[in-house]
Amino acid sequence: MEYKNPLGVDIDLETGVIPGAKKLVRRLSDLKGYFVDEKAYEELLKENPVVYEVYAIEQEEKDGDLNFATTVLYPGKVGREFFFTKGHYHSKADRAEIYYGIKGKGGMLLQTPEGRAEWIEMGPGTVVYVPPYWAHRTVNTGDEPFIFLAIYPADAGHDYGSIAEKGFSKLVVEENGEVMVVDSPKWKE
Ligand SMILES: O=C(CO)[C@@H](O)[C@H](O)[C@H](O)COP(=O)(O)O
Ligand SMILES: [Fe+2]
Repeated sequence: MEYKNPLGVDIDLETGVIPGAKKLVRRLSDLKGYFVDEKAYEELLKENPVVYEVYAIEQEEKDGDLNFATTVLYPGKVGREFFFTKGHYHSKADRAEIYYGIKGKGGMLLQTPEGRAEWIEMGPGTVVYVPPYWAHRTVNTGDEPFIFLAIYPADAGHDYGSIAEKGFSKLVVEENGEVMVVDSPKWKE
């Protein structure tokens, strides 16, 4: 039997960086078609800000193993919509996931394939259980980076297709200085 080596790493709790992790950067241009206000999107695209970064330690896609990753989701808005991650189902749709809030303020939008949505607020110390079959997207509703850890099966994979096409049934927006979860005009069954 070949055994893998155990590993311990210290997440920088201020920046979210995991030493030795693979870094992925998502800019606004990677999120074309995701925000409802297309005019506001085109305007902000001139700056093309970084929306989020992911630091991942991933294993081979094998049943039984685990990956983990931090996400640093920057504050900002496109029109009234707060910055968010793309959001996805897992390619193996029955794979669950755990998120743990590290820094900043935000939340998770979850959705079943039928469009039943849930919003869970997150801050430092919040644990969110993402059950099998639920799409999930995080949203930064604060004014500093929202940083969290995700732990997920190594064979879960990411299925971005249906969210890229239809989005979530709810949007997280600012209305009169308040965070509101409202129906998405783009959602169709
Ligand atoms: O849920 C997971 C892994 O299953 C997170 O590590 C996200 O991958 C990350 O927060 C970026 O979000 P997406 O761009 O992948 O939706
Ligand atoms: Fe996930």
